[in-house]
Amino acid sequence: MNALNKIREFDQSIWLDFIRRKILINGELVKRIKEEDLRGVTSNPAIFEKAIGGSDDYDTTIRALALQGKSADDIYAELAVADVQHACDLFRPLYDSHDNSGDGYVSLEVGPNLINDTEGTIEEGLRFWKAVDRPNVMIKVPATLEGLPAIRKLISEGVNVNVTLIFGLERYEAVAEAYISGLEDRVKAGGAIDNINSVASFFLSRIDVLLDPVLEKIVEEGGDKAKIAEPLVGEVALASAKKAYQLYKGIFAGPRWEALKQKGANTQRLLWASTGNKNPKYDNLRYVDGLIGPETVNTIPVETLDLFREQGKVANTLETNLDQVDEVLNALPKLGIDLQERTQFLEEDGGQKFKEPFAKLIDSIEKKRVQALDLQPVAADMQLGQYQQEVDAKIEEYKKSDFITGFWNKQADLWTQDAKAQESIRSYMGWLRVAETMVDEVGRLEQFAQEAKAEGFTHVVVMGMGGSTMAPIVFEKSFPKGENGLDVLILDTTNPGTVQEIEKAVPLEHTLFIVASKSGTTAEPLAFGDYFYEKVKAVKGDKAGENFIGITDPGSPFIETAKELGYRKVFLNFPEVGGRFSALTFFGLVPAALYGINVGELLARAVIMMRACGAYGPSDNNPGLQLGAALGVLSTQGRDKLTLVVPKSLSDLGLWLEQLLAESTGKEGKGILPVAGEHLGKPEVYGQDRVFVYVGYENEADEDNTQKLKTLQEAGHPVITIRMKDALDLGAEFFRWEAATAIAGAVLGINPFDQPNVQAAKTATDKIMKEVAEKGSLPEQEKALSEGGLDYYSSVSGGSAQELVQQFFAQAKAGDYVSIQAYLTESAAVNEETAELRQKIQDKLHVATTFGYGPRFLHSTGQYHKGGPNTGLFLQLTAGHPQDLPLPGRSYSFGTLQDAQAQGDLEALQSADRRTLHVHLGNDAAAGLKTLLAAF
Ligand SMILES: O=C(CO)[C@@H](O)[C@H](O)[C@H](O)[C@H](O)COP(=O)(O)O
Ligand SMILES: O=C[C@H](O)COP(=O)(O)O
Repeated sequence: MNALNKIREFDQSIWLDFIRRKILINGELVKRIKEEDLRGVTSNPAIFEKAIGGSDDYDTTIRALALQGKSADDIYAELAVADVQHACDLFRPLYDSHDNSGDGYVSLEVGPNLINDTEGTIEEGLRFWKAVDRPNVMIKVPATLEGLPAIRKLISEGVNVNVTLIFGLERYEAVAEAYISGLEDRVKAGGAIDNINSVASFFLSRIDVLLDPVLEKIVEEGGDKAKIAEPLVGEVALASAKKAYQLYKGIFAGPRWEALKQKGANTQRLLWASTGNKNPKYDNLRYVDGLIGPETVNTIPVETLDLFREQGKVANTLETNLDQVDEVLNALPKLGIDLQERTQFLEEDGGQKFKEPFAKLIDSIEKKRVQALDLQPVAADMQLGQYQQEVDAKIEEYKKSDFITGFWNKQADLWTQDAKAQESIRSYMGWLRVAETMVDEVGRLEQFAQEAKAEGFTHVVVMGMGGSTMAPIVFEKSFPKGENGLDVLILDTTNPGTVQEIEKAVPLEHTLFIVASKSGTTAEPLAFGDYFYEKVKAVKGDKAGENFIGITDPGSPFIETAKELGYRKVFLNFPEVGGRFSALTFFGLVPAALYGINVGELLARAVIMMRACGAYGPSDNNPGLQLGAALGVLSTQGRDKLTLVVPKSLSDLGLWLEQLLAESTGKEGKGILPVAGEHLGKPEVYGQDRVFVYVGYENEADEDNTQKLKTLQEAGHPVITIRMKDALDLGAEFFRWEAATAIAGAVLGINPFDQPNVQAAKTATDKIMKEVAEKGSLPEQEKALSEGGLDYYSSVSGGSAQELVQQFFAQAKAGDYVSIQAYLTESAAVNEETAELRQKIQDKLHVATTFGYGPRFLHSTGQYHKGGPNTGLFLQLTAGHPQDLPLPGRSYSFGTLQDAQAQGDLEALQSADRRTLHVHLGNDAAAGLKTLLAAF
């Protein structure tokens, strides 16, 4: 037990007189709370100057806020509020505990320029109170004459107040009076007072710093006065504090106070502030050791706190030598020292001591703000050839009609005239500004990641479908693991082979599992969660929940499940942000932070793009409008296959883009088909339905692709090139593509935020699973042919596998596409064989090919397959599950679920009159694929 733990026995609370984002994130504050019994935090403008002005911890946030058009003052307030909120949250368990003894508070001071402004103080106090929005924040108000009515008013409004800059006893009494009157006002108005807390911050070292030289001078001068002065040196502050404590005991007793106490009022405890010693002649712990007593707080700077932990002497000192207290205070007038006058000086000087660093801080923020405003996103190079004119005309039309203002105002008639669809559009446009909201969460996300690492987690498995996992897939593939990051794996398939691979790849005990589901009802993530919970339970028993977190929407039924299972945490996402638009929400950013990516910078880049896209007023070159208008117009002109070309380092970006584009636009027989993963060929292998988009890096030449794209452009194909500075620009790209997709949706006249045809496959699957539950097996399908260990199911027929396959593909005509849907264990061999098949199809038929693992693509391109134009030929591939896995609490296995999903989607495709061929490859998918390739 160290001195900090021991002091609790004396009912004194130690608070920390310091705050900085770093200590909130790196676990230092939590460690101090847990191990050193720290019970609160105080901040002031000088502390924030050191934290914000003296470090680059806040730079990305300053940039993001500057780009949002905020002033330096607003930026300061947002940074301070965010840190205070974060610290409040770290103290929340203490604050919520029954024996919190009035602790668990974090203080935020009103601006120093309001020191003599009653109304301004009230207004800012209420504003900060609302902005922090935590019951355990205290608003700090200076104890000036103008501050007193503000204190009374704020207390009467139910605000917790830390009264600061108290130097004298008379003023202390006035402060206590303001508090009590405030409580009485509140009682009169019928408000509750039991939840209000307040402290009176009495400043110590500054008293001695001012008076010691005066006393020492008298001592030097000699004579009678010197004799009086000598014992007073270094004693005035402690004597004042001890006297104040005696006054406190008197004030918070007697009938007036008792009446309030009956109603649950808390006393306004004295808080010792300015407790860092400034005089090298004194013991550095004098303002801590010397003032220990019940119902008091001491807020201590870091160095003094650390010293006290090691060397502090803990005893009740606050009420010792009380007879000397009056002697010291009464002796001062005899020396011609008017303490009240001196403390008035300290008050004014105290104001100045906060105004100066605050001005310096605002100045340094202002410089960073101005610099930020010059930032621009990377421009897309659009070579649209014959389509340029039409695209320009569309942009012009949108400019004239002020489309962008309507867009940012969620004006749903830009997309459709249907009232119901308009309502849905309005309620799913939260993505527009969600990056701004997430800027405030950065500190908390980083702290969470740090905590996970400190607790010994080494791996993370993100489990979910579609929009809930696409961004984490992209992050994991596009970034190296961060210095403090954990290994991240993603599970988004019911394939038992893949589930097993993931299980083998992670140490269960040290793995954090994330169940990510917006709705909280999607079958797959719930199954993954249950499966791995059982596994972890076998290792950790009742503590299994520690290894699980959830990300879901408020109101989702999963919240209750997570609570019951003791999940470590549930991040609540945003109901007004749809899955495929949620890359920059908790769905993308919790895994990103755990992987060690700089999420603050990612968001700052997103905000640069938002600004360019008109979020804060019109912009000349709007990247979202340019890309969206181009994609929309090109699609209406038959160039509806967006062929994505990326360097290897961005190989999975296509998965995210596929979902965004296909699910948003593929409906009502229209849409843009994203084609990812094809190798670039010569112009002659392509039809006239392509638009090529290259997304790569500025400093990565990628000569082969660049050369091929140039040839394609020369041959008349539209080519768009985006070269990012580095992977953090993905933050900006996510936003550019989201805006562009929504705008392309307006050009096409569809609702980009619904997915009406995804449900068809889900419903068919549910029906099949019902049959499985009743009959114990999947319904039989009618086979067209079996050959070489492969089973073929299709409406086309043939005497042999080769004939049947050829008949199927013979249906392809210009403008069609072939979609290969692999309900298989993801593997290099499957990737290679299917890539070869795609190449052959393209070479032979000159149609676009897409590829997706099932059930992943059901939550992505599946919408386009059934809702987009009827131009697809669907080759469904399934295989046996030699090592199937049972699912806890269910009568079926992972394998059966995956087969039912395949069958359900096939039925949905057939109901939409799509051309389908299902090939069951036997137990060895790679070998089966070779046989199929031969047949092709
Ligand atoms: O007022 C409170 C706590 O309520 C403190 O944060 C207070 O501002 C600080 O203790 C002092 O400003 C520190 O003063 P000093 O050590 O610079 O004299
Ligand atoms: O894209 C979304 C997927 O369909 C998964 O939905 P969910 O996040 O509600 O589980």
